[in-house]
Amino acid sequence: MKVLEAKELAIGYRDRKVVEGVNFKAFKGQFICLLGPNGSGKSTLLRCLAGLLAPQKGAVYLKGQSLYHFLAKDLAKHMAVVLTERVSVELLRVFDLVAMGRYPYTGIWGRLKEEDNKKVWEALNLVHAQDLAFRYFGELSDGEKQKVLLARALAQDPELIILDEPTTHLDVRHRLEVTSILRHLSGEKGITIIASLHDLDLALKTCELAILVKNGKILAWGPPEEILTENIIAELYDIKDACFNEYLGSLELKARGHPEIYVFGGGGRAATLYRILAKRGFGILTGVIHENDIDYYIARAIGATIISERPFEEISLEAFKKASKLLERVSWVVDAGYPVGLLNRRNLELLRQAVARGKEVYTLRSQKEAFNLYGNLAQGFIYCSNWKNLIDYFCKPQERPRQEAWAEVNQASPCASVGRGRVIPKADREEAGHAPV
Ligand SMILES: Nc1ncnc2c1ncn2[C@@H]1O[C@H](COP(=O)(O)OP(=O)(O)OP(=O)(O)O)[C@@H](O)[C@H]1O
Repeated sequence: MKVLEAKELAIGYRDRKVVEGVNFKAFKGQFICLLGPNGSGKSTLLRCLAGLLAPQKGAVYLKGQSLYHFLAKDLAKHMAVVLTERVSVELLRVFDLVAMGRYPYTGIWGRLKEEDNKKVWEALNLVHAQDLAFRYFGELSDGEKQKVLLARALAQDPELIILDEPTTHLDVRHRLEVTSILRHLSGEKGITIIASLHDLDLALKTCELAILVKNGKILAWGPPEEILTENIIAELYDIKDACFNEYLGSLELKARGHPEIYVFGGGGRAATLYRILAKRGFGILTGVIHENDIDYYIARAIGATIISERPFEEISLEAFKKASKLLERVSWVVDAGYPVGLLNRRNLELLRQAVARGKEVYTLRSQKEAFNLYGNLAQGFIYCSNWKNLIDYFCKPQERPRQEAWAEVNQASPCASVGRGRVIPKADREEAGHAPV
């Protein structure tokens, strides 16, 4: 069932146009979000859809009737609006504030009947705010206030709720709580929700339809899974230093810094490391990873240079050669401790090449595992117990163990039973709070 429709809408203030060419339909129980940069016109559009701002052109229809034919009280029975403007009801108790949502149903004195009281409690229950009922609104946190304003909207018993940035200023818990309440209202209660959001991740996870507003126009609209692509997000927000990964729903900083580090990843072992290296300004080269691997998605999102292989295929000679060439560019190589199987065994050979070419190899594997995989070659590795350890050595080269120190350590090392391995000197490790290798 069609609840709201915007036809050829042009909106703005006085003779200034903010957005034009707006056409869309909202159906029963749909959760629609407006996304766009600051100042693109999301709030203006919401105000117009709520009947608070007359359009410069076109019209808005509520259940097939022009919005402007509704009396305010009748409109409030169909539609509730939660805007970001500060609500000056600080001295009101929560119950009384939510009860104000019943005004379309009460008489001129606003006296609440049994049914109204029931609806107010129901609304408070729906947003999990019963325990706030007798607190003053002004005393509440932003997250609690948002829930109470939502309860007031629900008390109107509307078919449609329009919200301006309902999750802004909320911490992670409240953001998730408010979002899951909204999803429940649309999914279970069949209430249509139209909200402006700044959170792409939430838009992907909660909305059925996204409308992207940019430069006075609708840049795109459709299911977020289809339209929120890397390119469209870069265009929408003019992003150059980060990438949106549509599969993971996350924005990642691009890893195009210096010096460059080659990371052997796979099986999700390198995902955290990629992000941390990118955050610290290193350039990342990585491979050979399979194109269905979580590491591949993260590496792509951060704009790393990747040598990849098709899913479930053995690393081809072609990919091997490309990776081998790429390895020439770096001085530092990291073995992220990826699982080795039949399909990616060629990575072992690549790492051998790196050692032969005199690259410094850092590994997150245990010495035992490294010796099992690489044999005597593992003598030349630098063992790091975790990624923090590793990053410390990249960011503070003066703390890196020197060649001579490694030789000394190897002779008197607690790892002497293994008999070899360029381990981080024990004294250094303890000083830096590192776990024993
Ligand atoms: N009352 C007003 N009178 C005149 N211009 C206004 C008014 N309110 C907003 N604008 C202008 O309209 C444009 C769109 O503003 P709007 O608040 O709709 O954007 P927005 O996408 O909601 O931004 P944000 O994400 O920052 O909240 C801006 O250029 C803004 O300066």
